[in-house]
Amino acid sequence: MTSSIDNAWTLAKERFAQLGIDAEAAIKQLDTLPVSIHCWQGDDVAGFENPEGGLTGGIQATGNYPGKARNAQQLRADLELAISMIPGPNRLNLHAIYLESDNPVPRNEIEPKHFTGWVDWAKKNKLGLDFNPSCFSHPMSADGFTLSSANPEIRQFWIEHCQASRRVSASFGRALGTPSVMNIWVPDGMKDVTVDRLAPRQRLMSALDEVIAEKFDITEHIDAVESKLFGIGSESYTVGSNEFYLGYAASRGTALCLDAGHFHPTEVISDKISAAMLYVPRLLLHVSRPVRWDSDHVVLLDDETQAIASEIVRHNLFNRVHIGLDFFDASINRIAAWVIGTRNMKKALLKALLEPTDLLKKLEVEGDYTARLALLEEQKSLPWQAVWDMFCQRHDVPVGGQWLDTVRHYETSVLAKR
Ligand SMILES: C[C@H](O)[C@H](O)[C@@H](O)C(=O)CO
Ligand SMILES: [Mn+2]
Repeated sequence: MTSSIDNAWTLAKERFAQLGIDAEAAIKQLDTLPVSIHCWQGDDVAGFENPEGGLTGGIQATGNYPGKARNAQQLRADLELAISMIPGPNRLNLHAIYLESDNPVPRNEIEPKHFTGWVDWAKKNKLGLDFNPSCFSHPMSADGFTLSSANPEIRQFWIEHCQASRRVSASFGRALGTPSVMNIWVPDGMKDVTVDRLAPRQRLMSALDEVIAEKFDITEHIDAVESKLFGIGSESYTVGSNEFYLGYAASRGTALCLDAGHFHPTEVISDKISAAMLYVPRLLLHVSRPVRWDSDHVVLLDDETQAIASEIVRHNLFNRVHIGLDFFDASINRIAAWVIGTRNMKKALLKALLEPTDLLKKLEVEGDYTARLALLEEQKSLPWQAVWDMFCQRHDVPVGGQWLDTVRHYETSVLAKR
């Protein structure tokens, strides 16, 4: 007996075919696009190094929803549940503070052995791993500077942490057969009027050069650098600004990380993709949702998420853009946050894959902007959701909002007892 999902899929396929779009091919393509799910949504960026310590570095998770993960077992269990409700390929993005060790490990001495629990789990769950040095929430970052610090001891400590992190990252790539993208973000900046804006940038540049000096094969490890406009406590000046890192990535051949919350509120990263791609080999995206500031709200299926996905698809950037998520909302169920945000990213990619891009580009070149706008608007109400449901069904994950019942059950049976 055919279900309503099968029936809707058949009709949707026909409808898209009338526009010259192969819905089956769109699903196949979506199956090649992993989204890197960030571990830190699960515990408000606390990590296991010093979970009771405060979150510093000018970022903040607000809210106090019960049941956050307090150890690696809990975080992995929560992630497994989330992933069971997200169709298609995924990766996991880890921060260094999520290491596992019976004894305290100084950040500049982290090793692959501190992450074997994650690698084994990733293998079991068929996930690639990505990585991040954690240059915040630490006494050595207390004065607001890390790699750009004027204090050579502090600078050296963070250089060593980032170097050690690259070895961990490369070990992930070797173990899992897929390169780990390692993103360097440092919170360095000043609260108030800054007199010498150059010297910290010079120090950051040479510190990064020391960090990336050791060579790793691109099949194991990819370096990325993440810019930011401002943070809490660094409102006037961030050392690692967009111009700084665009120049750094272009001149050193690293990936450039564009975080949707790291620009002026009216700036969008979707418009930066095609510009930056001309100069850097790869991009890492931190898809997020800034609400008035870099608030890291859960990703919606909104215009900007759609525009980001459309840029990747329209320009065939599948092999040069790594899609990661970066939000942390502690005011709602954390597992639901992962599921909502990741499904939305994938829905946006699917919608982009179902677009008659060639036709739209032709209309644009011909100057028929009326037809371009008409078609762009009409396609918003094409039955993409029936294609999404089929994608979910094939991956044996809930279609529609039924997944929330599973989260609610887990909330009472597991999270409430933590
Ligand atoms: C925890 C993350 O690495 C962090 O959010 C960073 O990527 C960032 O965006 C800081 O604002
Ligand atoms: Mn980010």
